[in-house]
Amino acid sequence: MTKALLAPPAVGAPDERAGDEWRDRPAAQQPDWPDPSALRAVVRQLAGLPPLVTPEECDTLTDRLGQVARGRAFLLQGGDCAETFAGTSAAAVRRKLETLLQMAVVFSYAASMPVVKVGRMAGQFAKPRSAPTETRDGLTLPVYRGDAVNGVEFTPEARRPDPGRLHQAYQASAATLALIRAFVAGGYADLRQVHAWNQDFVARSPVGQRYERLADEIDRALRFLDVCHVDLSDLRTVELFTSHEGLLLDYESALTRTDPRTGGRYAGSGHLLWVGERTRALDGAHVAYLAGVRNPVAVKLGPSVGADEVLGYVERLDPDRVPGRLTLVVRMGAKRIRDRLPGLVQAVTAAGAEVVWVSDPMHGNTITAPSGHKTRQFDDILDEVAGFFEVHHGLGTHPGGVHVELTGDDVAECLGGGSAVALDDLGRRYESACDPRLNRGQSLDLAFRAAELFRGPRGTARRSDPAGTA
Ligand SMILES: O=C[C@H](O)[C@H](O)COP(=O)(O)O
Ligand SMILES: C=C(OP(=O)(O)O)C(=O)O
Ligand SMILES: [Mn+2]
Repeated sequence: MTKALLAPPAVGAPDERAGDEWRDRPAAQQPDWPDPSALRAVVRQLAGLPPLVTPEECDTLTDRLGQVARGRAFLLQGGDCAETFAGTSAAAVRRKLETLLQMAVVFSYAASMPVVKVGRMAGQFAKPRSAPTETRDGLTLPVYRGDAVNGVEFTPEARRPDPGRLHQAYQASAATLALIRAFVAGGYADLRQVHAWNQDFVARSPVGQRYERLADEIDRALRFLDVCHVDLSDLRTVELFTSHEGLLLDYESALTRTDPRTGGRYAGSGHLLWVGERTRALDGAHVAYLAGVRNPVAVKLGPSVGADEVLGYVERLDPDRVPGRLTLVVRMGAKRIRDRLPGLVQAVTAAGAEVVWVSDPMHGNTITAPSGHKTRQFDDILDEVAGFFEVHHGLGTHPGGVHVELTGDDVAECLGGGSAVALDDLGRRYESACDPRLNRGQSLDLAFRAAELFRGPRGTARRSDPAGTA
């Protein structure tokens, strides 16, 4: 993990005056807190606590993403749709990390590029929803908005928004981040170890034969380095950054701090924050909040977005054209990606912005199973990634990465994949508090299949270099 992340977070001074422009704008998807004075008390408490990440770490991530924007690195962003307080166990965090690291090795080898690893972790506790309420058997209650707001159980008590949960979200984020820092710094992420896990996956997978070639190539590369006595000790630690949707603006602004080095303001709740499909109004509060912090930021782009609107995000969030400051996360759906994406990429390229383009192949491909479970077909997910790569390869731009909802556990939430999760399996292990995640096997299936697609039929990585400097 990150040498950067190893530094203990500096305690920046809370700054309650600056950066409040968002307060004058409409903020979508905010909870209806029943007791505003309780909310104010929690916000005051949070404002006095240390930030979870440092400005230096956030700047490091911007640099890394700058490499992605310039076609020299690949971004892997993944984790739960909704983290839960109960899921903050050492074992669950470790399995998620293992999965991300295993995927990263595959992408890194296939793309011949460093992989920037960003977890949807240590802060992904709030959810935007399609409807404000949910009705079951004639009873209507507020919808679940993430553990930072209310409980997932369908009772009036659990569903009542409780600002005390914001403090719990801070604590759960701090605990998760401490686990991440410990795991990645402790030699646990040794490249040879991660590769051994991948070999184990290939050996056990019903479709493992398909992945043997790539796994064998990685094996040979590692053996070669070994016989050449290349010192692999530098590969015992990795960098891993955190990210979440910057949804609850009272929480985010309570943890925003001024960097004593530069006077710049940084979100202290995670390294990268994004605005979602439901909160990306250009003149809304969420975009205004992101515009006021120096962290790397991202915007989710759904099928209704137009090129002018995307240029609006570029102007508003990356006026200084800093490579890596802005990531555009495309989630169009497999059926639409090939039609919708080219015009957006061309417009942004023409505007001279060096953004990171990332495919979220999950959110445009959600369907409802006959059992009522939200689910996604593995083949649709892979097809959206394939379309994303095709569009970029066709335009000579860099398909910068993938953003996926996943878990390290053997859940049955998405359909298909190598071990073929079927509709009947959804009742067996559906544990997500919100959207369906790829399980560990499906995540690795996606990594191997997408990596093959990335490097194309000739088996060699296609490197685009929009900056023309490689
Ligand atoms: O990622 C989350 C979901 O897509 C989002 O919360 C909307 O879910 P919903 O349609 O079930 O409300
Ligand atoms: C809600 C999410 O995505 P989107 O805003 O793209 O729908 C999410 O990432 O969980
Ligand atoms: Mn989701």
